[in-house]
Amino acid sequence: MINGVDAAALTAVLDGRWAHIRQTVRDELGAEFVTVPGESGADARERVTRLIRELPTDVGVASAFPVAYGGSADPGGSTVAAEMLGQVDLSLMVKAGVQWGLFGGAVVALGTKHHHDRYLRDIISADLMGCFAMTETGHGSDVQQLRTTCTYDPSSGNFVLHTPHEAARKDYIGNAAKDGRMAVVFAQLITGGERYGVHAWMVPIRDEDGNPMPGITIGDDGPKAGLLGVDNGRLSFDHVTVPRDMLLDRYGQVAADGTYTSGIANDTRRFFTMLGTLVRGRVTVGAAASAATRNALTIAVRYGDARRQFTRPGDDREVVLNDYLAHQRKLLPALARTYAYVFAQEELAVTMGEVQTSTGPVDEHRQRELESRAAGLKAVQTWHATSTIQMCRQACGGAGYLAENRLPGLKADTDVFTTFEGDNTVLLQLVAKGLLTGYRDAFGSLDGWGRATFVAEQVREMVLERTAARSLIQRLVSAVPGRDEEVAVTDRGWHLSVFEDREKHLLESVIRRLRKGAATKKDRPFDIFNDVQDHVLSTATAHIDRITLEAFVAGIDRTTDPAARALLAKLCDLYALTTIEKDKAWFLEHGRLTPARSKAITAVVNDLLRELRPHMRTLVDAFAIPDEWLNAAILREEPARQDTMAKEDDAIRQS
Ligand SMILES: Cc1cc2nc3c(=O)[nH]c(=O)nc-3n(C[C@H](O)[C@H](O)[C@H](O)COP(=O)(O)OP(=O)(O)OC[C@H]3O[C@@H](n4cnc5c(N)ncnc54)[C@H](O)[C@@H]3O)c2cc1C
Repeated sequence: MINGVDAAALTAVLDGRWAHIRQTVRDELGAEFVTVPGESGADARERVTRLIRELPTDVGVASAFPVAYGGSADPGGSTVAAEMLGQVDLSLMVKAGVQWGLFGGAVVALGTKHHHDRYLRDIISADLMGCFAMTETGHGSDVQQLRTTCTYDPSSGNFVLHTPHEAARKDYIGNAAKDGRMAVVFAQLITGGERYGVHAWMVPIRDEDGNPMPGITIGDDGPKAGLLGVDNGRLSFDHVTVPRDMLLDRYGQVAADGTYTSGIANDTRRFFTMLGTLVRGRVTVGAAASAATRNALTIAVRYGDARRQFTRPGDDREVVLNDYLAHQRKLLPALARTYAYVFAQEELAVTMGEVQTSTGPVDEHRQRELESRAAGLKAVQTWHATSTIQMCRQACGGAGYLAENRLPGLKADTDVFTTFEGDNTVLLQLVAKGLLTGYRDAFGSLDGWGRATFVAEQVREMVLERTAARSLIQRLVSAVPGRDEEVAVTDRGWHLSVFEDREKHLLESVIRRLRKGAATKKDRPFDIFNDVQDHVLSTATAHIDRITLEAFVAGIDRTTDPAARALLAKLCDLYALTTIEKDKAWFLEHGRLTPARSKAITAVVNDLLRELRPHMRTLVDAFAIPDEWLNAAILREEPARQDTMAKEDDAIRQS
């Protein structure tokens, strides 16, 4: 039995390294910044455009910019600030993400000093609103195949930007429909009759009066499922003149005579290096999805503590929803996973900060590991948001369906998080490719799956790449005694070794299948990979589950308050065991669990739910979301309603 857990002690652990930013956002963003349920699209756009300029600078959303231009060069902190904004209003968070993360981030990462000098201050102040125009109607996931062209003409010294057909128009672009005056436009660079792959240009799209610039057609994507405050639109270019110095030329330069130069000779490698520098958007989207999940869970848990249905025989009062095992089964495993992601996300933000502020030579291994984790954690956190917010909606019954109770809005706004900043399925393939290639060398090239000559030991090495708490984890794993049946199902070392073993086994068997495919389909690398795609996705998920568990274990290790530590340990048990339970079929099929042990896990999960029941409220209070941000009518009204009914029942009984 765990007693005396102080929510504030948990908050301190959850807030982590950037506690000061989280607290500043809580202190400074009041009700005027919070989502207005049920507002019209036009009102939402007007409100969000106004608020983006009123955001206090010290809340840190734009803090990733270089110090010389008024930023604080804190990439990790800026993702945390954006995550916090996601708890206030998701449209505001996405609009900020487009302006400072995508548009501003691209200028910083892909541009050079003269672009920075000319534009960064106005971007930070939001005097210059801009777009990140990469996606086209015809190409979203496979952006290397973009069809927009930007062709250099040495006689004029300008580029000519052109949309060759409708499938090449830029689509879904944030800030395009109403506010953007400039766009970072991605297109195929052509000079001297040669193509050099996708590059980016700064392109003015509206004049001072808000009218489209000559040759540019701007459209509105129209009503969307959610994110009503964001003006997503379309851009087409009809032979638009773009001065040579508007090419964001950090990775590829075009001289006045049209000569192309780049420090990275291979077009594909150059493009993926450019994309790699833009990883912050993905890190932010995963974080904001989890922030919205925490809002939904807080609403559902608090409602479940107040709402009563059905009486126990012999009792006068009805039972609160959270006392039902079925309700605990809905809420507590989701809560445990949400906690796990807080720790994994913090590790990711720390790594990103270190990689992006490092002044030494580029550490390619760390950069790839960062991209892989960002992709994987974005995918699992956004899927978790979609399923958990829907579950919370149902856990609040009919009340969960009313806009005034916020859950429909959270659901609609986070839905697209599974798609933008990289479709989740495509992202998980990226994670698996990172694991499989063992950094490419073993395979020859990313496309050359058929030529795989893999040595089994490499798998182990890759599975065990560094994490924050590697030595602690190794110690726990090596302390697991003998046969599984002799180890308690709550043994942390056992959890860690089971997660690690599943990942390793999946990876080895994918490799075996790839090699088998290579033997029969020698010249069809696409088919070789496509035939194991399901297996590849399971491997990526197992990898992310494992690093998430390890981050949770490291988080507990950092917790000094004994009661908070004990509660987190129980929650971590629940995360580990419900993850195993969800994939029971795999563990049983592969002889990793006996039927008896599998049943024992279900029984222990139910025991854990009972143990954690008294702490549900503390666990959500620890998220420290101000009531005015939650802004859910049921949280104000339901406790009062229950009081009234209880008094009425008492009066009837006494009369
Ligand atoms: C609200 C909103 C805002 C956006 N904002 C911007 C913005 O500001 N700037 C910008 O440039 N873009 C933006 N986008 C675009 C977004 O990034 C793309 O929608 C996204 O990358 C997916 O591309 P797509 O829509 O073409 O889907 P597709 O790539 O066509 O995917 C459709 C389906 O096919 C599946 N699929 C695709 N490839 C594979 C594969 N190899 N294997 C298996 N399955 C596959 C996917 O999993 C998905 O289920 C925005 C989109 C939306 C909806």
